Amino acid sequence: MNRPTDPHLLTQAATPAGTTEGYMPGWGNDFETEALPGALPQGMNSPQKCNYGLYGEQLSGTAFTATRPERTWCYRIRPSVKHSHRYEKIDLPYWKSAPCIDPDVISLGQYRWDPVAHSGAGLTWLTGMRTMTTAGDVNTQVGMASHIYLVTESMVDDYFFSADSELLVVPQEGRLRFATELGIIDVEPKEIAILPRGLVYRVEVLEGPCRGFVCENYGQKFELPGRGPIGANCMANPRDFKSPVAAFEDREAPSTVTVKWCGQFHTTRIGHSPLDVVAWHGNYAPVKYDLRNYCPVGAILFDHPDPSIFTVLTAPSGVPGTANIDFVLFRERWMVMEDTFRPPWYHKNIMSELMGNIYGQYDAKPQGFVPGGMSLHNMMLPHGPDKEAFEKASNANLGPDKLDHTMSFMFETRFPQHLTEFAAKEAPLQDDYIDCWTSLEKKFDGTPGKK
Ligand SMILES: O=C(O)Cc1cc(O)ccc1O
Ligand SMILES: [Fe+2]
Repeated sequence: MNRPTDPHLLTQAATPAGTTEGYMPGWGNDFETEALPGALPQGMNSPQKCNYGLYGEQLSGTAFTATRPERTWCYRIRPSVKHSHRYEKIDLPYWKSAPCIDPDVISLGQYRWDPVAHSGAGLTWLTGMRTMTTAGDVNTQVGMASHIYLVTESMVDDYFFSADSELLVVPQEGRLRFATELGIIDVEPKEIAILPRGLVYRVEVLEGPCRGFVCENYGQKFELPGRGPIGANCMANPRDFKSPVAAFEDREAPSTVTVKWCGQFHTTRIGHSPLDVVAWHGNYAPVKYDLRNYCPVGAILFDHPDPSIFTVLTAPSGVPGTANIDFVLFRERWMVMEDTFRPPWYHKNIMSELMGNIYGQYDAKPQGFVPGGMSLHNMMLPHGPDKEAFEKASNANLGPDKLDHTMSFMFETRFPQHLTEFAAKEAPLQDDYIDCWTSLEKKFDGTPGKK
């Protein structure tokens, strides 16, 4: 039962019978978990005195008055407010927030990047975060940022939380551990994790170097999409999401807590580990999900549907059906459509599309869009299959065909995305990306018939 191998860590609650070690299944469930017997008050939240001398503390992820409040009650060794120093501003120059519009950087275009290489420098979750695009405004809690992380070193006695955002983490290389106030989440490629706004954690390297993508959501939380006529089954099933059981450490050590707040970073010092929540209950918790559990639904006779059928999670924007962010997964699946151009069609989209490749080959771009790489097709800018994909798909003999060994994703937002200076000038931008369409020749010759 004791998954943590780190010697100074963590007393962990027993996993409920029949579930995956260390995790509890369900999306948005009202969980309860305790690492010591009787640590969780029963029948009430704020007893006059808590067992074990714990402090009760609520973490609210929605307004108190939200229609369905999301909040968690924590029973901890010390309240979070006990930090001994004022916050001091620090600089993390590569982690940007919207609005971040550099007049020298042009975002109007189709862009593609090779994987950002590891530099050899020791980088943590904080120093290794590289913002690629920002959209919206962190101060008004709309929009998002996309990042690449390059992490080679564990945080030691350093902790972090983002007051600005929840983070959707999409690993591409290496294995990470998020040791959080509410328990431990380990992730590797083909899995994702969500770290809620306000949750304190430390990020450790289990197997490095680690690279991946992050969608920083400034707005309303990610939720499971409405399934409409698809009905109750397929896509992402709620039980495949896993939240950790309670785990705590009772450790005195000079430590820091860094906060991301309105785009700025501030640090305070504390004398103990803040991962001291012995028991908790509630529906506001970190979660992981194995993307291999995503059950894609698609066209089974003809035509290519909108990619929204592959939505794993959506973060609403307030305008129904128009997401602040959709997280969309293009994974292994069968293609069976008859007399159909099967790859994505050529299109322009009011939403802006940031894509990343986790592994394998993406059907619209057989070359150049490689694992660890990213592309951006910004608001209303045309894009679609490259010449090679077009020719292949237009001339293929159409039998049932498995798109195998492939996993790419899209962070699609209703807001235009602005490149950071890093994305435009330091990251390995492919200068010749738009050439992948130049050789699409005119086939029209004024005579009818398919050509
Ligand atoms: O542009 C892309 O490759 C993403 C995408 C995929 C798809 O199947 C349909 C539309 C779309 O934007
Ligand atoms: Fe697209």
